[in-house]
Amino acid sequence: MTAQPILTARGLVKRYGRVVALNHADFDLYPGEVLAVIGDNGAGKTTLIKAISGAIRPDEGEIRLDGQKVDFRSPLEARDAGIETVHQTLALSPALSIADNMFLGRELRKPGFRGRWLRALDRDRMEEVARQKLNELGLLTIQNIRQAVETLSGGQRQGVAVVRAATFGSKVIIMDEPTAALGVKESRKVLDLIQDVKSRGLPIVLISHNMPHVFEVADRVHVHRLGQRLCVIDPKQHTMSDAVAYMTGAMEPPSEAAVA
Ligand SMILES: Nc1ncnc2c1ncn2[C@@H]1O[C@H](COP(=O)(O)OP(=O)(O)OP(=O)(O)O)[C@@H](O)[C@H]1O
Repeated sequence: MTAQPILTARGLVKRYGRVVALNHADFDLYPGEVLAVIGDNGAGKTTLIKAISGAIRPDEGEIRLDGQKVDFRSPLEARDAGIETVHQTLALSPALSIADNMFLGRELRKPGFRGRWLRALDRDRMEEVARQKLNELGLLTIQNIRQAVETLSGGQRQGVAVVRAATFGSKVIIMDEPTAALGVKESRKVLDLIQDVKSRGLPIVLISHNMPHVFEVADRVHVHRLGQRLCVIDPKQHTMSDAVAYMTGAMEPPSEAAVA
């Protein structure tokens, strides 16, 4: 890799009582790539992602975004810095419309007095932007932007969450198991969406247990084991069973994979 990484972590440690969830973990994400993070249950993937998205503060170690040291005290701070996370739980409000969900917490106000002082929402503009963004990412099978999110299918909901992340995430998008709850067709849509977001130049971190999905979309695969980054592999050079063997400890990774 010749480019500078956009997001790095070095020596992250996170303890929960006696459990060491992160044990001097490193991480590197390069511009424009899809980096998959894989690992056995309890390996520390979620904790790693929580640390870089501001959901927890590591006990030790440092995180850099664009070369600058960052210390996020909340997910909001990470969001403000351009890191958007699509959580497994999606964090959508089912009763609200697609447009409202897209702008949840970042609502657009009407210009002038009504927006500034009366906090009037600019619904027309929010709907227009929502429509445009869904369209850009090929998600306009959703016909009505005013439709409540609870009326959408699982894949469509995932789509709304991803489009929201892609709309506001200026630097990095993190997706935690985006296809875990989806059927084949819906998963296909989400995988296509990942490629679309990547083609717009945004790097993506994809946490997944689904090896075929990982091997389909990832440029590199970060293998996490026992709270650490064990190795990073090129999915074109390694098989899925290699990856599973590395992450479970059944096989040692080759030495050239040991570094990013
Ligand atoms: N809030 C917490 N309190 C106590 N222990 C925790 C907490 N969060 C994580 N852990 C522990 O830290 C370790 C790493 O958990 P983590 O959720 O990061 O793993 P993971 O790789 O994401 O696993 P999975 O694939 O099962 O989701 C586990 O042993 C887990 O039990």
